Amino acid sequence: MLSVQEAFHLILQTVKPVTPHQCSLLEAYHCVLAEGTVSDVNVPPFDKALMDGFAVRSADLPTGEATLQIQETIYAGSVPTLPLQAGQTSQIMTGAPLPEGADAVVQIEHCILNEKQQTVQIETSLVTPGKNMLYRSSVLEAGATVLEAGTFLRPQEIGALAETGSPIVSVRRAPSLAILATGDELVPPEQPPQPGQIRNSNEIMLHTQIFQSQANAIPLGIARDERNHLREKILEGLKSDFLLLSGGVSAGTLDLVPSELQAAGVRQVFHKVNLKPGKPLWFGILEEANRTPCYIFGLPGNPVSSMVCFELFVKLAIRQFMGFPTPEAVPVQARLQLEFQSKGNRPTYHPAQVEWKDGEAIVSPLKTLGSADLRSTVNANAVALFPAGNQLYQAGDKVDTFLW
Ligand SMILES: Nc1nc2c(c(=O)[nH]1)N[C@H]1C(S)=C(S)[C@@H](COP(=O)(O)OP(=O)(O)OC[C@H]3O[C@@H](n4cnc5c(N)ncnc54)[C@H](O)[C@@H]3O)O[C@H]1N2
Ligand code: MOO
Repeated sequence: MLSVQEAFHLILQTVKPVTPHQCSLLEAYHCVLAEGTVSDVNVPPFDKALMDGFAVRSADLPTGEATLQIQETIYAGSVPTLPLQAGQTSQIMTGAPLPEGADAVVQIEHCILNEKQQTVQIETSLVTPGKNMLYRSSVLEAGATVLEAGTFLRPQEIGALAETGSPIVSVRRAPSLAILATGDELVPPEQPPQPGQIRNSNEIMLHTQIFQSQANAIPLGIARDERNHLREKILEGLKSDFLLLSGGVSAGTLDLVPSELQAAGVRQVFHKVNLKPGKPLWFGILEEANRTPCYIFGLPGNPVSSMVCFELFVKLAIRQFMGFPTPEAVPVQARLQLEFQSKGNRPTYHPAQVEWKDGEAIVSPLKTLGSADLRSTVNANAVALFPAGNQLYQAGDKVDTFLW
């Protein structure tokens, strides 16, 4: 059976980053930059006051005390008209350009103004060059790189692009993911289940996992275990960038998903991966002329399997689609809080609680009844990875964890 690493590799080989498009900064939020940007301005564009007060020549204030002659008042948005000579100062507002000759600002709280004589008496501590000001282009020079291709655009990056003259950018968008829950036993969460029935919890859980991934969810409801109904829903789902099916991918007689996907023209890339939970995972691609491909995941129906497979495999595919330079999840090494007995013949991703103590991650695997026990994941903020085999791990042993 395919290993998790081989499955990751096949997903990265199959999923192509989507073609970039140009858009406004608002539309670019939560997309990935496809081309790097450079600044068209110096930041700041001039020597800039960081305090309301008086622009001074620091050489005039060797002890921090002096009485200086006021030249003018400089507001943010205006330009100074008079340079400072020895013994001179200009009143200045935060954000305004410093006059020529000035190399520091004394904040207004340390100044006594004599309006009649147009002087100011300054009583402050030592004034060094650069105090309460930013030198021109000290943050960024015009022509310098602001953001590299592959940067995920959060509010701070959007602001930096606005500041540096990139109101239109080339980005890769997040995908749309259709969700199709399959199974005759399923009823919507708002409905009380009748004998033999259970609530469709996977759909809403996947929907919110998609939210967490900053992508777009298209829930398609429940498909019955009947070929025509399933086919109709699958064809609808194949219009999205991704189709996530939940259930019907293992070996049951009504596990119709793989054969119906193939009938719809989907090419299977792999079926079954050596991990627990999530072994029956199915992955394929639909490639048709004149459209971007659709990537299809058949997620195992058991809720914890569905959740884990989304975190491990679907997130990787989403990040590859969006053009993240490193789409792989990075494990956090954590020390076991207590000894732990791992069991089973598959590498296991076990619900766990990770805490930080003295800068170190400490992990406690949680009690669970397995892949149908969604309740056990409620106290988890991670999964801990234990290799296949029965092994007694000691408290303090290091294990890989993946934070949720
Ligand atoms: N003979 C074999 N049987 C099973 C195997 C196997 O290899 N050979 N694999 C087991 C493993 S591991 C898993 S995981 C499950 C996955 O099965 P399916 O993906 O086919 O899922 P279903 O059989 O449809 O459902 C499994 C389980 O999950 C519940 N379920 C389904 N959909 C939802 C939903 N939307 N919300 C909440 N719960 C859902 C369903 O009622 C079942 O209880 O197969 C094993 N069997
Ligand atoms: O692999 Mo299954 O997902 O153990 O229950």
